[in-house]
Amino acid sequence: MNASPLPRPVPARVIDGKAVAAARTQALAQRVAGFRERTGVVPGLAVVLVGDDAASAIYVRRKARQCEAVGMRSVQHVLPGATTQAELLALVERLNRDPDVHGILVQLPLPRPLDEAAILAAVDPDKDVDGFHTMNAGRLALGRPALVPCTPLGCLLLLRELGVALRGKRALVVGRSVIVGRPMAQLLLMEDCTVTIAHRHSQDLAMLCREADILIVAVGIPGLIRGDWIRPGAVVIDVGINRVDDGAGGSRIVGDVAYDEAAHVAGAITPVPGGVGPMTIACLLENTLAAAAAIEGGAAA
Ligand SMILES: Nc1nc2c(c(=O)[nH]1)N[C@@H](CN(C=O)c1ccc(C(=O)N[C@@H](CCC(=O)O)C(=O)O)cc1)CN2
Repeated sequence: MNASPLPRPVPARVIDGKAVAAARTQALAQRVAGFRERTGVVPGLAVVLVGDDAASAIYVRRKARQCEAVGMRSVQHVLPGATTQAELLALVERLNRDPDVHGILVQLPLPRPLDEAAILAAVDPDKDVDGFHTMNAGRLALGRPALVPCTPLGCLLLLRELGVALRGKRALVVGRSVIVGRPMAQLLLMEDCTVTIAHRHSQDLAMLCREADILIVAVGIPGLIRGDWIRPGAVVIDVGINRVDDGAGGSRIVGDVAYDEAAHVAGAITPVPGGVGPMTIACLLENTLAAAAAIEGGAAA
């Protein structure tokens, strides 16, 4: 008698962040047009880049291009790596006072010895479209309306797009950065998830991962999360963007999750590239319209 074949693992649904971001950006262009018509105001985003980090320069150019594509004004300030703290603070103060600027973004990382925290603290919280100012972080922690950091906001929008019910689910956020991990945990808490935050000192990380219905990973360690750490059917959101050797003299970008392994176990998974990354810029543009609406008094809808 022939034994019936074992069921083959069902491949995970691949969450196409590029497509979701493109659709949201298209819809945003219409919202911007409506806002301009109602208020006569063109939302403006100022992006500050210090130094010559190649990846940062690419992201800044993309931000400016997409900003203009949706009908918003974009101003770029590209400063030399030797810019002093006082010079950078003076620029931020000037942008804070500029009535044509509704959103200010200082591209990170800043070159040494600039004091990142002091620069971010100088940005007017109402124009803080990155959501990194203490005021916005505090509002988010209290569950109050805030400008929310773009990458975790993008992750949440991808979860919503999937249609997964979040209430009561066990969510594990691996990484406790101010930019991703902490705000991500706050957002999931607001969705009524049971949230755990793990970090480099966490013991039994594999076991924590196996308990999670929703797994968000943002640690910057290529392939850290293995397939057998993932609960079958879990939703996996990979925030990592790591450039690694491709074995043929070049490089390629991979996430923090061992994708090929995880894709056989997870219920849904974001690829890298093409998952969370594109959502970051889409959310930045949405935050800029929201900031303009709050400052100018018009609805952003
Ligand atoms: N002030 C800020 N600085 C930085 C932020 C931020 O949100 N605010 N995030 C990152 C960089 N970043 C945007 O600034 C960003 C990173 C990656 C992507 C992206 O689309 N990545 C692609 C893959 C990489 C590529 O194609 O080059 C993807 O994942 O598909 C967008 C924005 C640090 N600094």
